[in-house]
Amino acid sequence: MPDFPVDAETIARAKGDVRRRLLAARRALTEAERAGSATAIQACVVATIRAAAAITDDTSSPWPTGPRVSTAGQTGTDAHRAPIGDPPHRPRPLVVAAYVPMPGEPGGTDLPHVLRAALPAGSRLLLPVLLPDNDLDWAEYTGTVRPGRLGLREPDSPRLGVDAVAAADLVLVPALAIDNRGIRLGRGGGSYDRALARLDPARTIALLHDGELLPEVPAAAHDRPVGAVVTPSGGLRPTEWTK
Ligand SMILES: Nc1nc2c(c(=O)[nH]1)N(C=O)[C@@H](CNc1ccc(C(=O)N[C@@H](CCC(=O)O)C(=O)O)cc1)CN2
Ligand SMILES: Nc1ncnc2c1ncn2[C@@H]1O[C@H](COP(=O)(O)OP(=O)(O)OP(=O)(O)O)[C@@H](O)[C@H]1O
Repeated sequence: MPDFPVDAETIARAKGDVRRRLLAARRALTEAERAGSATAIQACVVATIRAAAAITDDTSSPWPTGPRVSTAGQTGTDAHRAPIGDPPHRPRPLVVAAYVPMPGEPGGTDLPHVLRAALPAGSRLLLPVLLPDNDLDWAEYTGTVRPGRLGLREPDSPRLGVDAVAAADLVLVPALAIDNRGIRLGRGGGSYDRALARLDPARTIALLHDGELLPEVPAAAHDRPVGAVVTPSGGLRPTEWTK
């Protein structure tokens, strides 16, 4: 952000200009470029989910072992009764919030399907439902989506409320661009401005095509940073905010 005051109207106009440029660049992507971007982003997101699910601590471990017994110093016939090593790895269930990419958006239109297949048993995948005031409600993805407003596809399962997203371990966020501070440029409805205000920024990851991570985007007072970005060529990278 410039270090002098800029009025809201000037910022909104500057956002509009950058938005138009980025949307035009997305429209110009070929089918092959879109598919290549989606494949790389999905691979990175799936790896990120697997890593998050593998992180357990003693209190949250679902493994029913009881106190660990040290084998050190054991002698004689009891030695073979010692624990047989670490329990097999069991990934922890996660709550992940994502979105249904529209054609040309990063992540590919089958992103929810791919995420659902990658999540450990017992996990939940939440998707946004656009409310009349452009705030976001959330509902669980159970395998189907139906057409919504503005060309969106949305889950048809019961609504969970605008605060349901706060329970998510990871939140994948759509964006037209992100800057080095993590400031996000969206489609202009203010939907994710409101959702991000309910979230721990460290759990938010924006998905971008190459070229959409910019040095700076116009920022207003209500803009909240995301914690990381995924791009096809750069993989997962934290934004400056989390470093
Ligand atoms: N995939 C996806 N879902 C999302 C968002 C998003 O950016 N991407 N949103 C992010 O906040 C919210 C929806 N906000 C939106 C705001 C504007 C347009 C829009 O202008 N769409 C068309 C016009 C379609 C029509 O009018 O029929 C366009 O791109 O031209 C779409 C979604 C919630 N869900
Ligand atoms: N917390 C909020 N409550 C209500 N309106 C908001 C809130 N935050 C932002 N807005 C309004 O939403 C409008 C669009 O904001 P902005 O241009 O930052 O959207 P965006 O982040 O690009 O859009 P989106 O999040 O839908 O992708 C602005 O007029 C802004 O005042």
